[in-house]
Amino acid sequence: MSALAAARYGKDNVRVYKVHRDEKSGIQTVVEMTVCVLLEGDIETSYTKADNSVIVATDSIKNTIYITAKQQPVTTPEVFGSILGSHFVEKYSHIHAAHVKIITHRWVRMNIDGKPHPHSFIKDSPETRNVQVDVVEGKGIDINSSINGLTVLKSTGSQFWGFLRDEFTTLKETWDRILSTDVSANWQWRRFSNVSEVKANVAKFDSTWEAARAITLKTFAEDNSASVQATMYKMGEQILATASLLETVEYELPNNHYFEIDLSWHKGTKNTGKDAEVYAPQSNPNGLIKCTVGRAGPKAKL
Ligand SMILES: O=c1[nH]c(=O)c2[nH]c(=O)[nH]c2[nH]1
Repeated sequence: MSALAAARYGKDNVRVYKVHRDEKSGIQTVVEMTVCVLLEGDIETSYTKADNSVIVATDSIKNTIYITAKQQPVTTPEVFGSILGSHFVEKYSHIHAAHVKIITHRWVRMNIDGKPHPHSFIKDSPETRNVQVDVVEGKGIDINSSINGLTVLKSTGSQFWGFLRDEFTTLKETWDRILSTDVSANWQWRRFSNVSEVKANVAKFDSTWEAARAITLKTFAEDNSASVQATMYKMGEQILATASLLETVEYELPNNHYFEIDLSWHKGTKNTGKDAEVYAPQSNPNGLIKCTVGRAGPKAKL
């Protein structure tokens, strides 16, 4: 005998673009998103009894995403995701949870001759602003906001020494190395009871994203890094300090290695240690360092 242990379904990779035209100033603002909506509820019979009557078609889910984008503001993604997710839970009595993921792509207004252009934008990096919004009937709205794909490099101001040495160790200690990573950072908000409460906090979503991005860049640049671990913890504790509604901040940082190349085989060319100038960037393997920073207290545990 088998049983359905868990199920959710919906539409993924729904690409949506929305423009706002300010008639007075002529300034247009654009948002491009990739949306995923997955539903849970009393849908078991659709799997076990071929009962399609409980299925809100994924095509209808896609249509609902477009209509909601037309009728509601799509910024902030936290608010839009909460409105969208709550719609499914409120509209269909047998749907008890909606999981909304929104990836917001980076369109930055162009500066032309030193002035912001009214309707032209540049995608200056693959970086995205993401949210995961989980609306659960009777419980509330859980929101996780994140930065992804923010690639950074510093050419000095990073060290790595004093690490455990044994018969498996070949890595040399260094007091000056290149540090590069692709930042994934996310922050978990304390549970909101409903959409109105999410809307009441709308300004915090943008300001916290801006603070998280600025803290990440400033700390990366200015910290004389002892390790990826020590630097990412400093980032996490500063972000937690900026917003009291945050429960945790999580970082996931690959350590993208740049290896020195010994060029002494060519006429004794010096290219290691203090003479190193030409390096070989590595695609793999890479270090992968993660941590979650929470507020100290009885709940904190490893
Ligand atoms: O910042 C670092 N953390 C590590 O855990 C580690 N391990 C390693 O080989 N290099 C580095 N660098």
